[in-house]
Amino acid sequence: MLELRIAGRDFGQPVLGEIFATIKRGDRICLLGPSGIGKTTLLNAIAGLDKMVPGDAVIGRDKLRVGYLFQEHRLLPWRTLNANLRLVGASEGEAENLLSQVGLSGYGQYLPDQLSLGMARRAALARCLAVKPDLLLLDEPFASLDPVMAGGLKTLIAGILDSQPDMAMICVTHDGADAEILANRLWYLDGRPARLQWDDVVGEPGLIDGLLGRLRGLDSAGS
Ligand SMILES: Nc1ncnc2c1ncn2[C@@H]1O[C@H](COP(=O)(O)OP(=O)(O)OP(=O)(O)O)[C@@H](O)[C@H]1O
Repeated sequence: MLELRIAGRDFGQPVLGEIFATIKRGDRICLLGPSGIGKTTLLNAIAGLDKMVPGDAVIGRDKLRVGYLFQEHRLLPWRTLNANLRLVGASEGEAENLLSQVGLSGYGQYLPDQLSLGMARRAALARCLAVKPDLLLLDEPFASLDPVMAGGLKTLIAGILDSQPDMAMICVTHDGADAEILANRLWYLDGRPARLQWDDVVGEPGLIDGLLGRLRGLDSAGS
């Protein structure tokens, strides 16, 4: 469905090196890597938000609908949640259903700033789903949430993925354990410039433990 042939990206100094990968329908990828290595830069390139990465570096994107959950909610603060969803094409009924799907039934008339961080992130997720995405990009969706909120959002996202088996997902996270719940594939980005050091399928018994063990080894080597 999508083929990455990214030649690289630098901001005065090299950040991303060559990134080659194929993303298929139903792929649920957790993207891990050290802080500041280029994970958001890679998501932006895949989403087509980085004009310095040529369009032909991401083959197939023009045929896909992409939903992108940024680190900040990026909802329009002067519009209600319903209006934010309507702006991306949801009907009145769809907006209500989407809010209910993310646990925000009855909050349609609220403004984004009247919500907690966790609620605003759920509202932003509803906006991603409103575009009926073929590819869902999640940039650290659980960051800054308390463990209960984070756990609830993880269960919610896992349920959405289960109900939409054809949708692909790439989720940036710092917590390898998220992959156990969400992923069937792991990417590990590292190096200067950064490349995909691993692109492993999750699913065989014990494989995820092995990958997480390797991660822990890398963490302690770096500390
Ligand atoms: N617009 C920009 N201008 C200059 N440098 C940038 C820009 N965007 C990113 N960078 C640099 O590129 C590098 C990678 O940033 P990026 O945000 O992609 O990392 P990350 O892996 O997502 O980090 P984190 O895990 O901390 O969120 C960093 O050194 C950052 O300073």
